[in-house]
Amino acid sequence: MMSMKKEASSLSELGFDVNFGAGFFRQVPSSVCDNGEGTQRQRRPTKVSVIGAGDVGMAIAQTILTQGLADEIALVDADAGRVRGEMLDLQHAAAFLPRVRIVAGTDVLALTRGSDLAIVTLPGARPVGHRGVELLRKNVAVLREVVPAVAEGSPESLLLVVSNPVDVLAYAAWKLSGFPASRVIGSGTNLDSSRLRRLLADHLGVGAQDVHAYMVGEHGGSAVALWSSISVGGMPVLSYLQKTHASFDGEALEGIRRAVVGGACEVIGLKGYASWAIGYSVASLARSLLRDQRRVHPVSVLAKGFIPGDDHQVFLSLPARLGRGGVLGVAAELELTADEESTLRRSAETLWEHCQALGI
Ligand SMILES: NC(=O)c1ccc[n+]([C@@H]2O[C@H](COP(=O)([O-])OP(=O)(O)OC[C@H]3O[C@@H](n4cnc5c(N)ncnc54)[C@H](O)[C@@H]3O)[C@@H](O)[C@H]2O)c1
Repeated sequence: MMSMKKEASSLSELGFDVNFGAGFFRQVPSSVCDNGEGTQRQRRPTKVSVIGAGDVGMAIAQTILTQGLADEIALVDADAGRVRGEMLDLQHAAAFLPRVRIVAGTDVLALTRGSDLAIVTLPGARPVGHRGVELLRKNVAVLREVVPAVAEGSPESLLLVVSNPVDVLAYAAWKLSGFPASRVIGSGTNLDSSRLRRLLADHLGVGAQDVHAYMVGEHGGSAVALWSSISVGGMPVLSYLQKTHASFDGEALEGIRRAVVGGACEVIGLKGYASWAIGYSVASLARSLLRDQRRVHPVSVLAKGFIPGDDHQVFLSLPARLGRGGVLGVAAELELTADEESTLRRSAETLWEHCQALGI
């Protein structure tokens, strides 16, 4: 393999003393902030760590960076060369971006220490066929390498899991971190819901931000659309569509649902991976959490007992209120048809079996 020449990424690496830079401006006493010793009180910087700097991790990092949601971004990846390359590539755009400190490397504990939000974008594989549990255990083995280290260095952090299968891995991250469930979130169906909102928005000729629509349940093929609660401008959408389209029946709704849950596969089939939409989706979660927006997002949360008669402790997506403390509340009542309720119960049972098989 060709060895790569490592260039300096800062003037201190070129041998210039960092302290000399501090004298470039004369200090100005401040009536508000000066504590009498010449130093000024400062807002604590917001730190976001992205663990797994692949296609998804980098799309998330760059969206958070451009939206000015963090003062420091730590990129962690097992591939030291690649993650340094990603760091330099973003650092070189400094003149066009908000001021953000970007660090990168392989040491999870050292790099993520003091995070406000740690985002897990490690590779994962969905359980398929008889190798299902074996694949899940492999995914969890990767989490074991990073989650305890994040919890040690950032005991107050929020933990946001994006890796698939996201519901099982959010559960595993909750167990491995020892964090309260309110501080562990899976990205869940936040992106699926955006796909549904876009389809309806295009059809109704409105902006997708004005379509209130939620996909809930397990992220993937069995996610459920909450049809009866979809609205635009306070108007119910389902009854309008049924009135105006002769063929707007259950089959048509299932066709839309399938288009939504199959959306990611099509993107991956065409370009090899999915990145931009999940980047924006996770940045929207980061904004709600770090800026205490208390917005309602369908995300994977601890959903014990939300289906009547169902006491399984699993993570699956429900509309949840997100703020600086993490999950501040979960929708208490959903309007579900009997079919939707039984789909959710089946998902909860499968997820519970998978979580139990992990032995954590
Ligand atoms: N929840 C969603 O809606 C959604 C959407 C898209 C992708 N995803 C998931 O996001 C994850 C990442 O996808 P991707 O396309 O970026 O994958 P990728 O393979 O491009 O990136 C994964 C990165 O993780 C690094 N890595 C592997 N093991 C590591 C370890 N032990 N420590 C540190 N780094 C390690 C790899 O070097 C790689 O750079 C996958 O699990 C994927 O399924 C989820």
